[in-house]
Amino acid sequence: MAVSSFLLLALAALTGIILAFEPVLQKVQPYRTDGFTDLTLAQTLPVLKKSFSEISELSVDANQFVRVKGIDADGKNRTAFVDPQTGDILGTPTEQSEFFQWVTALHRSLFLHELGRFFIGLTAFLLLLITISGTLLIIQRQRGIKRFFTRIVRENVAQYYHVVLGRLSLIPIMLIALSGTYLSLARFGLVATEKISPQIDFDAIQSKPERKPADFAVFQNTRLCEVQTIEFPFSDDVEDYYTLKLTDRELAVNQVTGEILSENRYPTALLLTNLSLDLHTGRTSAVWAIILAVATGNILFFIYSGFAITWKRLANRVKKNVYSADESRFIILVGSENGSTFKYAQLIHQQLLSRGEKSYLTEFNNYTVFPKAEYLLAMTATYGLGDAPTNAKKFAALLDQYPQSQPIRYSVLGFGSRSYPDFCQFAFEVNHLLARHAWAKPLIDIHTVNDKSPADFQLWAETWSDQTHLPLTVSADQLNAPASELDTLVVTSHTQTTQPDGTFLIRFQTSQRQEVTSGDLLAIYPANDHRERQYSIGMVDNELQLSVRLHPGGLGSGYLHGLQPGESIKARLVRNDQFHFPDKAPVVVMIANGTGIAPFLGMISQNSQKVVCHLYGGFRERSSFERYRDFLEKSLSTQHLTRLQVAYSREGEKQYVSTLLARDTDFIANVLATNGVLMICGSLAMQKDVFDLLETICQTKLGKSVSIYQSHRQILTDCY
Ligand SMILES: Cc1cc2nc3c(=O)[nH]c(=O)nc-3n(C[C@H](O)[C@H](O)[C@H](O)COP(=O)(O)O)c2cc1C
Repeated sequence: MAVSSFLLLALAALTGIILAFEPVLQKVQPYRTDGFTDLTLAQTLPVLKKSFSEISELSVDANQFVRVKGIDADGKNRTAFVDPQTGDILGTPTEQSEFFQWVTALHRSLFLHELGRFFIGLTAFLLLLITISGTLLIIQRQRGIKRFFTRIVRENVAQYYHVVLGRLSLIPIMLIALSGTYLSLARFGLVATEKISPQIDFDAIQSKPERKPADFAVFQNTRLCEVQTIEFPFSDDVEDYYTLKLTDRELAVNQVTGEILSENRYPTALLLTNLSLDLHTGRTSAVWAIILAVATGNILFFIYSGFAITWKRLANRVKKNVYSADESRFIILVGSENGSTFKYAQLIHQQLLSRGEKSYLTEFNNYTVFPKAEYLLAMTATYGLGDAPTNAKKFAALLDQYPQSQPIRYSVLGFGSRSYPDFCQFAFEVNHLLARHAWAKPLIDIHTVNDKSPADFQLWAETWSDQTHLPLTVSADQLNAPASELDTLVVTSHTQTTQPDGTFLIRFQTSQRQEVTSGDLLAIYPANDHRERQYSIGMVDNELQLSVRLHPGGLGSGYLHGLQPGESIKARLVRNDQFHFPDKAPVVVMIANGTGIAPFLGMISQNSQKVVCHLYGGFRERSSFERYRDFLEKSLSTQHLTRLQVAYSREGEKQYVSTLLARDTDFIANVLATNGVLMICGSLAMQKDVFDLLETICQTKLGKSVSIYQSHRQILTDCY
């Protein structure tokens, strides 16, 4: 609609702004008299005799100027503005200025007569539809009519002001469009505006009792401000009468007796036409005319901002794929409303292609069977109440419809904004939907990108690339992000391990200026090349502590294991806001397996507020837990930790951490119901088990999906 009507709309808006100044300019002319609204015809008509020997017509215009046509005291025909209180002549009306005539003709008919009027009428109607659909979109965006005027999240200038100004000028624009449409309908005779002509019984006309006009009851009861025109009797014959065209009806009045000979109310359609003219032109009020001018100016802005938004939306859409869906090894699915997510997806897609990989990029709604796929990258924004963007709405159904026949390793990356309550909820939903299918194997934990943060995106790209061994260079330049520098860290202690599959703790000294907290990540470059390895950080005694399992031949773990106290390394501190200890939470439940305990050791150590903290830890054997026992028991005694539950998977009852949680389902449900927070760190396999259990708990005990708690930051994960 906007595309098809924008040229005419722009023209109508531009001319409309100019025309709005006409009533304003007219109103400053000195022809309006004080007390006008109280004057009756009985008061006004007699005094007019002073300046006019004969009057044929009196009219009151939209400015409330009284205009009289007749023969003046000098016997000349003239039309003049008069003072209705004194009868004095105030001035002579002038023609509408040529400029305004020209602009009016352009505004009404584009100088194309009826054809032009038709197009202008159509444009007004399209504007009406655009306004209605715009209103519905604002209601949807604001999540309900009640929140119509609540704060708007600022995405970008065009989008923000499109909504802000849209809300403010909604009513005037709606009235402009509605009245413009109505006036066109009236003009083309599509609404019945015909007046009924007076029916007068001339045989019954009385010439007695004779009264003076000032004594006519109808003149005494009619105020001048109700009058549009009065046609005076042509001669003194009793058959000639006054015709009073008032704002809502027409009267014929006996010129001798003052009796009402006929009275016809105007059809509603005609009243609406007059109202539409008042509203559309602002002719009755200078203030309204200025409001119309401002609102019409906003229409011009909406044309610009609407195009800016649409252009951005379309610019990043799917370009033609080089490889087909059938032959590609990498499948990138994009869920996007305004196009920005495509930019990020394209960045990855192009790199894969340039490395000679077969990559296929498409929208979620085009999900189908991908026979050669090994990796699935699902990148999606969230809209509305945590809903899917339009091009991903069919995904849930398609996922069931097209099961894949080979295992595919997937990674979900959510784009969203923490300014919305349901942060990245659709991405969490996608992650759960995928996890239900046996063919779908998680490659890395779900990641989120807040407000298109390059750092968040880089973090995901590095983690993904780490697991696939496919170097991705998501450089600062590509994302307009400042390049990050490497920090120097000095090893302070090292617990070592003798077993090849054992864990060890290593600590580093950080400098004062390095802002780091538990849950952040340390990226190291063991071979001094592009290969990066990331570890979860726990801050213990103001030192940065990592918990590492020594993998035989492991690049990162081998390198860290070989370090000695006093040695320094180059590394990068990566902020991981999504996995920080919550600022405000009545209870925090920490769930970890293996080295996933690392950030929790730091959080417990930093818990000087003594927030209620429960730790559920899963380890292979008792010996793997020994490393942490002293610290955790001490933390229990100082109330930095409230309760500790440990499961061993290869000893005793052979339990997993999910087994411990399954015993405490009421407790977990209660934590979530009372705004507590669950934090999960460790292997993706453990995360999957825990989420299966949490989904059941959330559905059966709380009646909600687990993704809602994830999006509300009540379930935080950092798994690998
Ligand atoms: C009207 C509107 C509603 C949004 N609702 C949410 C939301 O509920 N949760 C969220 O995390 N982000 C929300 N966002 C933020 C977008 O998901 C985020 O800006 C995303 O990066 C946009 O990607 P796109 O340009 O590809 O559509 C919303 C944005 C807009 C404009």
